[in-house]
Formats: sequence, structure tokens, C-alpha cells
Amino acid sequence: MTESSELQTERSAKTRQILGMKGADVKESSIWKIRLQLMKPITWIPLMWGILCGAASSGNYHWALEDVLKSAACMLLAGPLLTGYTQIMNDYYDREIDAINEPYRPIPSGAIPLNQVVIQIWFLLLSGVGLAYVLDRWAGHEFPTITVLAIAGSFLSYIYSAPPLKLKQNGWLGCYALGASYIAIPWWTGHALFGDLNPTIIILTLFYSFSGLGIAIVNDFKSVEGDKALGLKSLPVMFGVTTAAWICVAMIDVFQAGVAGYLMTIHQNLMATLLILLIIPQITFQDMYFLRDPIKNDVKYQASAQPFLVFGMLVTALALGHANI
Ligand SMILES: C/C(=C\COP(=O)(O)OP(=O)(O)O)CCC[C@H](C)CCC[C@H](C)CCCC(C)C
Repeated sequence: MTESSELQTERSAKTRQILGMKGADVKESSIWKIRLQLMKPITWIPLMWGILCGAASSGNYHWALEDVLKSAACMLLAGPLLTGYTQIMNDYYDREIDAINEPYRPIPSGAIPLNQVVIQIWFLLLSGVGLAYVLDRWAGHEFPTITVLAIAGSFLSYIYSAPPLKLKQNGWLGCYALGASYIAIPWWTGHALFGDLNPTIIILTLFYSFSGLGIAIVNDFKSVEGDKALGLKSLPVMFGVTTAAWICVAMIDVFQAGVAGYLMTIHQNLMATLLILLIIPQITFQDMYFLRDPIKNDVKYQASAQPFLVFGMLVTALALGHANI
């Protein structure tokens, strides 16, 4: 390896560490960088996007300083605080499995003492619930909707990762919990911050979350052998790789198409058409990459198709806001 490519590899490993991605630098000794790595910043983005969608669907978001500050505070809640809490807690409860499968992670490698991890979990959780309460007061809520969502979301992430329930062990439940956490819960939070969270928004986003379930299944193909050995009932383990890949794409496409159908019923035909146009490239990438070899092409598929799914969420949110739902 030349000196410049060595330097490049080292830089990329450092960036991966800051973002909490695979292939991170393991030599780093700064406790703050390790704390950030444990919070996996790369995973904050979808939840922060969900807040934006909720704000848009409320139909009540204005480009004024106060609304910008409110939404930024809410993104801080959904991303660094509560997703950060979720990720570090997940690594805490997975430390024994990770010691076998991914021993270079900060907890199994001993880069951070366990008591420091526990302190960080509590700090993030309590700061998150505290900020949720501040947001409720700021929004003038009589009922503390955002605080309740923050507590319920934190509880969901606890039962997702921790025994005895450990929802992640069950393919359907674990993937739906992930789908709803990435689509419905942050959407409700953003919507509640600027408007009234109503049953239509709740049901529609829970329906949309089935597409998120499909996205969550994509991540299970890389670990079929390990999951089988550990008794984890992921969909590829239960149905085999090919059938699970078809279930996965069917969930992603059918539920987005269902949302487009709903937009038509509320006369948002332009936005419904836009949403359908955004599903077409996803189907194309499913055919080009994912269905041909889900194990090899999972990451390539996610990187190519995800942007179309997330823009579809925003299109839907804008349509709902416009229709005053
Ligand atoms: C830890 C999570 C996914 C990773 O799981 P896994 O163990 O399969 O993968 P790796 O170990 O290989 O990384 C995410 C779990 C999400 C959870 C079900 C719920 C999240 C709740 C939100 C953070 C709540 C936000 C509420 C807010 C917007 C008021």
C-alpha cells in the first residue's frame, strides 16, 4: 500500500468512527470519540427526517425563527439524544454476541468501561425526556404528547434490545418496531409539535411503517448464518433468502402504493402521482440489485433506493399538510 492510500484508509476509518459505521478506527483512545461512535450518528438521520415530515404534515410549520428553533430542538431529541440512547443501549445488551461477531466494537473491545456506558445511557435518556417536556411546554400542550412519545419510544427501544422480550429476535416484530421507529414515531412527534396529532395521521403512518419493515428486513441478509446459529428468527432465516427478499420488496412497494392510493382519495392527485414516480426507481433497483443477490447487494440497494423512499415520505407529508388532514 502506498503512503497516500494508507493515509486515505486511516482518514476513512476515523470518519467511520465518528459516524458509528462499520470499518471504524479501533486505535482511537479519546473517550469522547468513543462515546460518539457508540451513539452511531449515521443512524440519527432517518428519525430527524421523520420529524421534518411530521412538521410538514401538520400544515402549520412556518419558516420563522421560532419554528426553525423548535424543529431543531425536536431533531436534537430524536437524533443525538434518543436514537443515541437506543444505539448505545443496544450495544450494551449485545455485548456478549458482539464479543464473538464484532469484537472490535467499543464495548467488547474494552475501549470504554461498562460503568461509563451505563452513565451515558442514563444521561441520554433523561436529557431526552427532559427536552421532550420542554418541547411540550413550548408548544403549549395541555397533554404532554411529546413526553409520552419520548417515554414510549424509549421503552420500545428497551424491549427491542433487552431481555426477556428482545423483540429483535423475532423477525416480524423486530422489523416492524424498527419500521415504526423510523417512520411513525418521529412523524407523530414532529406533527404534535406544530399541530394536533390525530387518528388519521397515526393510522396512515403506522400503515407506512410496513414499508419501513421491508427496509429493516434488507439488513438481515448479511447475517443469515450467524442469526441461524444464534437462534434469531429473522425473515431470511425463517423463509430462506429468496422468499424473504420477495417479501421484503413486496412490503416496501405495496405499502407505499397504498399510501399513494390514500392520497388520491383525499384529492392530492399530483402528490400521489409524484409518490408513484418515486416508487418506480425503487422497483428498478430491486430488480437490478437486490432480488438478483440480496446478500451481496444489500448495501448497494439501500444506498440507491432509500433516497426515493425518504423523498416519498416528504411528498406524502406535504400532501397531508396541504389537505389539512
Ligand atoms: C438499535 C436499533 C437498531 C440496531 O439493531 P441491531 O441490533 O439489529 O443492529 P446492530 O447491533 O448490528 O447495529 C434501533 C432500535 C430502534 C427502536 C426499536 C426504537 C427507537 C425509538 C426512538 C429512538 C424513539 C424516538 C422518539 C422521539 C422522536 C420522541
